[in-house]
Amino acid sequence: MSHPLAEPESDHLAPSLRQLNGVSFTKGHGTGNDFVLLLDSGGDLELTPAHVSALCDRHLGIGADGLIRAVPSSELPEGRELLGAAPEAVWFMDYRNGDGSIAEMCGNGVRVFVHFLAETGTIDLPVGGQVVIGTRAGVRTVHRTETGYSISMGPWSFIDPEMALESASDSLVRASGLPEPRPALSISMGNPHTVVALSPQEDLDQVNLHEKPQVDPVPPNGTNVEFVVPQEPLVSDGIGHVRMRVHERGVGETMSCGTGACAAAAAVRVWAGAEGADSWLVDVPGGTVQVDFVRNEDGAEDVILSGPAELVYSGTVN
Ligand SMILES: N[C@@H](CCC[C@H](N)C(=O)O)C(=O)O
Repeated sequence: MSHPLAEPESDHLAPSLRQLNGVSFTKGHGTGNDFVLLLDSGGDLELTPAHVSALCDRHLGIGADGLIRAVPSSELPEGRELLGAAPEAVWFMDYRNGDGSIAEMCGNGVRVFVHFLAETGTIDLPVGGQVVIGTRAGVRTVHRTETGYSISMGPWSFIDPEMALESASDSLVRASGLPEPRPALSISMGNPHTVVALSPQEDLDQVNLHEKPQVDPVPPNGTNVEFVVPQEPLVSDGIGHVRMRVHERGVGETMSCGTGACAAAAAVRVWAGAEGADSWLVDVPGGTVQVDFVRNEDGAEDVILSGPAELVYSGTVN
């Protein structure tokens, strides 16, 4: 008779993961925001939310903040919609949060996705080159640099422009560890963000992000919540500098959020008024990303996000 611990009687993850038996994956991260990457050249993988959360489970699966399926744009409706105007967007980033929900955009994910395509030889992308990819928030152009990748993220916008322009805040955020509710500003980077500023004297680590911050009113599609502390001086040699922690929609606290860093820099720039710079360094628990603002021909401000991307290991689901 075998020992009861050697052969577990129940394996509650088996039904969902068994369908992915034999699927190859790579694990990667951008400033600690980590992803399971799957290459689906034929568009054959049918991923349910249960598959995604099982793979992203840190105790029972591979473990990651989110999952990225690299799939030809021609293989999914959202991708086909983009191809008419941008036939060069051959590859599509199908991004899912760790809880299985779908998000429109992931800034760190774009860098890691493109690095994965380049390092697996799926695309040819030397340092200095650029590639156009499809995402649910539209087409994005990504440049490979000596140290990582720079993404043209498109323009940022206020989620509630009327409130934002009237009072530079549109909501209140309550978080465990913060003595009172704080005013906040909600910004879209394709996906929603709500940014809360703490004063330079406050300790960013006092905020307990094991609990989900409460936003009132919450933007229509939910939100990611960023807490920022201005560095002193806020702007030096034309470069702004903040520290940020984030609680992501569909994930929880992560070590970094690229779109969150863009939203945080945009909000601090609004609050800083004339003091605001066009280039920002955003320190997150997993490193630093750079955010630049460039005025486009429509008068809106495009955001460029730059940072590193790493692939850590590859394996097979079995
Ligand atoms: N970590 C990402 C954002 C991922 C999506 C987010 N959780 C959402 O639901 O909008 C980034 O680097 O931008």
